[in-house]
Amino acid sequence: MSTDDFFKVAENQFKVALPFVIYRTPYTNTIKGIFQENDLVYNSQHLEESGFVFSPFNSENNTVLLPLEHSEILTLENPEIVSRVTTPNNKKDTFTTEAKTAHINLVSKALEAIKKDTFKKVVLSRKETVSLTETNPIVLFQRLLANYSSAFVYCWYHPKIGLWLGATPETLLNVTGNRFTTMSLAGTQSFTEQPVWKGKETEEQQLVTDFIIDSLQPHVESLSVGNTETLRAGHLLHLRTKISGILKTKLSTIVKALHPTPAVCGLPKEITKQFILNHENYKREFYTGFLGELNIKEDKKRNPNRRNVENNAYHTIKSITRLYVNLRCMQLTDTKAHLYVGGGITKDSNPEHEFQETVTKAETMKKVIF
Ligand SMILES: C=C(O[C@@H]1C=C(C(=O)O)C=C[C@H]1O)C(=O)O
Repeated sequence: MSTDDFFKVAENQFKVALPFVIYRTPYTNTIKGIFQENDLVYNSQHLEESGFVFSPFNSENNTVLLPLEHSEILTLENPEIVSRVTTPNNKKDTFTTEAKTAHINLVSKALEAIKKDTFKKVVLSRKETVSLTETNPIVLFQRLLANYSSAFVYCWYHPKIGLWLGATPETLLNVTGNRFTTMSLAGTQSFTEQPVWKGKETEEQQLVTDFIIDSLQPHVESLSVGNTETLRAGHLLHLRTKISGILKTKLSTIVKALHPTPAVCGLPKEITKQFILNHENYKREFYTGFLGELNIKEDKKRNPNRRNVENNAYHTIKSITRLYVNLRCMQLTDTKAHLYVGGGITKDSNPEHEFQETVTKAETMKKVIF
C-alpha cells in the first residue's frame, strides 16, 4: 500500500465519521491503522479484549476500545513522510494573563498543601486553546511523525467522543507474553548537549521510580531497574529509568496499580487525584490517561543469533500490549486545538517557573500548528 493510499483511507474514514486510530510506536518506521466498521462506542472493562484502548485520566470513567474484531487493520511500512510535509515551526505565545495567574495560584495552593504534609508531589496542568489554519488532522499527524521519531505518535477519532492527536515520550506498560517493561519519567529542561540535572528534578523522578517499584512488587516474579538516563523528547529533555521484569498477575491488575503514576498525578495517589479533580480549572478527559495496543497477537521470530540454526525456523505467536501515557497531546474541535500541558510540583517548585514549563511543553504541539 502506498503512503498516499494509506492516508486517503484515514481521511475518508474521518469524512464518513467512523472511528479510527493511526499510530507509530517510538523509533519504528511502520504506521498502523485500525478502522472501525461501525460507530458504536465499545468499552473495555478488564483489558481482556484485543484492540486499541483510549482511557481517561480518571479511571472511574470508561476506557474506550476500538475492537480488532470489528475493524479493518492496515499497515504502512517505511512511509515517505519527511518529503511530504513541511512543519511551520513558528513559535507563538498564546496564553492569556488570566490563564497564567490561574496556574500560578493553583501551584501556590499545592505548595501550601505540600508544606502541611498533605502530599509530597502533585502534577498540575492546564488547557490552552488556539485557532488552527491547517484543520486536517491527517496532515497534523504527518507533521508530528516527521518531527518526533522517539515518541509514540497518534491520531485517534471517535465521532461520539472526539479527535485527539499527540506525540508522547512516556510508556505506561509494554507486555510481551509475561515479560514487561515500563519507565519512570519526570524532570524537564530544554534541550542542551550536556544537561545538568538539579536536586529538584532527580528527587522528583526518584519519587516516581520508587512508586512504580512498590506498586509492581506484589504483582511480579522478578524486577530489574536500569540506570537513570536523559531522554530527549523534541526540544525537551527528561529523566528516565527503565524498569522491567516478569508479571505474575493479569494486565488489568498491573494497570490499576500503576495508573495514574506520580509522573502525571502525584503522591499519595488518591489524595493528589482528588486535589487535581477538585482544583484544576478544567477537565483533563483523556490527557494523562493511557492509550495503545491491547492484546495484539504478533508473530515473533526466534533470536537469529542463537547457535541452533534449525530452531531459527520456528515462530511463536505472542500476545503484545503497548500502552503509553497521553502527554504532549491536543484535542481538535472544528477550527480549534486544545493543548494540554502540565508539570510536577514538589516542595522546591517555583510557581512562575512551573508556568513557564507548561509554556515550553506546549511548543511540542505548536510546532506543527503555527
Ligand atoms: C505532565 C506532563 O509531563 C510529565 C511531567 C514531567 C515533569 O514534571 O517534569 C515530565 C514528564 C512527564 O512525566 C506533560 O507533558 O503535560
